[in-house]
Amino acid sequence: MSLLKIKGLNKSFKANHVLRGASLDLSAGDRHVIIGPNGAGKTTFVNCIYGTIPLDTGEVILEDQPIHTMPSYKRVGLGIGRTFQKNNLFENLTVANNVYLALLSTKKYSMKAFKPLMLYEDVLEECDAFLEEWKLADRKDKKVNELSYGEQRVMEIILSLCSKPKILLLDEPTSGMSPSETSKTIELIKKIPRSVSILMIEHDMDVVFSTANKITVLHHGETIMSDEPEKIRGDKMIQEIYFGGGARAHA
Ligand SMILES: Nc1ncnc2c1ncn2[C@@H]1O[C@H](COP(=O)(O)OP(=O)(O)OP(=O)(O)O)[C@@H](O)[C@H]1O
Repeated sequence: MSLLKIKGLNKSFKANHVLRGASLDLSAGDRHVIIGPNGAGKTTFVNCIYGTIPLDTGEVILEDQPIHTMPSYKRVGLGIGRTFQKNNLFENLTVANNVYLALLSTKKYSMKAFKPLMLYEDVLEECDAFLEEWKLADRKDKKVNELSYGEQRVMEIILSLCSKPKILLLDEPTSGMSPSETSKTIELIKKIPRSVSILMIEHDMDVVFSTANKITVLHHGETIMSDEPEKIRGDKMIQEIYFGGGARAHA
């Protein structure tokens, strides 16, 4: 059974018909990567799944429940987390304070206005565990704007995991990173437990083929093929329209 079923999404920005019946099935535990040339509609697709922008027609179904009319915060509550192409962090706060805020915002207990943070022991422990796991423990008290670009992007992933998502949407998690930052980040992404299913946009073919168990190709807003990586790599039509079509990636 699909964990997330996306059926026939259409989205236009004025006369620009960006998504044209885009569809995709995400199964539990998947590392599903969306590829496609620049401007194909990949970020728009993810934005419609998360609810950042409304879709025109189509359905987004999470475990048999239609969620496409819900605001983003409700989708987050049902288990969808995401990162953005651009950092979405509190740059003047420390690494730890960013994580504390993300964790506290997802806790069921109500915040008591004058309860000192130090009394939220579970939050402090969870924060330490995240920073340890993602190799940022030694940056805990640094302001986010003192981190390297790659570290900031890793922070984005940590914050998106604070809500304990069932599904994590990653929009080009390694874009702008150096080759060594990219390989470190990919190793960390690979360690995310399979209880979190991942739907990821990615251009770098080394990253795509080293992480995906399924790939969907989006071309001019249509999902033209969804299959195992080796089938995608060997498909003549895909090679012609994607790998030969001006994408940033290389085969
Ligand atoms: N909020 C918006 N308002 C108007 N047009 C938009 C908006 N978001 C995206 N578009 C347009 O939709 C088209 C697809 O953009 P989108 O960012 O989804 O493509 P993409 O496949 O993610 O591209 P890239 O690989 O370059 O990130 C582009 O023509 C873009 O200008």
